[in-house]
Amino acid sequence: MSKTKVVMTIAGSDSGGGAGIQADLKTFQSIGVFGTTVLTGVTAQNTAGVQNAVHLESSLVAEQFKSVAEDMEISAVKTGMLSNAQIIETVSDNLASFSTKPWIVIDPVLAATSGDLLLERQAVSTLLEKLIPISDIITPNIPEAEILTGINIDHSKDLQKAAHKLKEAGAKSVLIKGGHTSGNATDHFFWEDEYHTFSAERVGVGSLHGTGCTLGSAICAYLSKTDDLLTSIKLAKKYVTQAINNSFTIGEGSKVLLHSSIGDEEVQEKEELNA
Ligand SMILES: Nc1ncnc2c1ncn2[C@@H]1O[C@H](COP(=O)(O)OP(=O)(O)OP(=O)(O)O)[C@@H](O)[C@H]1O
Ligand SMILES: Cc1ncc(COP(=O)(O)O)c(N)n1
Repeated sequence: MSKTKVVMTIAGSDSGGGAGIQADLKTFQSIGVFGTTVLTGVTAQNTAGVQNAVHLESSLVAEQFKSVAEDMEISAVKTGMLSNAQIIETVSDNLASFSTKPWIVIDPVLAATSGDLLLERQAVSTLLEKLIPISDIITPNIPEAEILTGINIDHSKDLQKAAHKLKEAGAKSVLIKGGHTSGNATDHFFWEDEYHTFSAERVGVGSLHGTGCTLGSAICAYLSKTDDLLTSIKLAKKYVTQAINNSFTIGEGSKVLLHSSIGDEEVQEKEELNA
């Protein structure tokens, strides 16, 4: 009996529903893939910030992984909040154990938009050693790229240097997101010897919550559908831009994104090619 493949997000819960595993599942649903979850932790969070966070035992993280992987065929995985070094090691061991390796998208979440830490600082080295080498794409924003590489990013040359350092750490490709700059929202993609930019007009809506989670999970969903990295980033950028354009206010803090499906002839073409 042939099974429909599923995608997986390994991330934390955001009780406010704007980011984390909630944003990932909304994105998966809108793009039309079946999302499964490995929860790493639970945050008491709203649009203004994180009021508390509890991280799960790594054994429970491993058990969730096992339950899904034993039963289902996973075509693409996205990671978000990973909390601490123990959870990173568990995730990395589990991802490395697949006989058919899924696409692996690493969103190296270090802190929430509000500034609250979501990964213990001493775990950054574990992320670099254990997870980045097995990733197909890592998607840092500029502050995350600076922390991961120790390079101050002021100019386009710095972007190049930071991407090079992440590739030296083992990342197959690097997408440095441009949400934290001025001017157009341009994301810089470094892959083998290629360099591409994905750009959209900056939407002047003030502080936003969940843009990074949404972009990463959209890349994951489109990889599952198309098996093509460049197409997936292009479509994910289109998805997140539309969701930002339709963002709205639900609380006192950052705006949240509106998730809705977009017509994708390009996906249909690729799906037919891959069938
Ligand atoms: N105001 C904006 N207008 C248009 N696109 C934006 C805007 N802000 C962010 N983006 C886009 O959203 C995506 C996520 O980028 P960003 O740099 O915000 O990630 P992030 O900091 O990880 O997000 P998060 O808010 O979840 O922490 C990128 O494609 C970026 O270019
Ligand atoms: C559980 C969880 N995961 C990820 C984020 C990052 O999202 P953002 O930077 O938009 O706050 C978050 N705030 N909470």
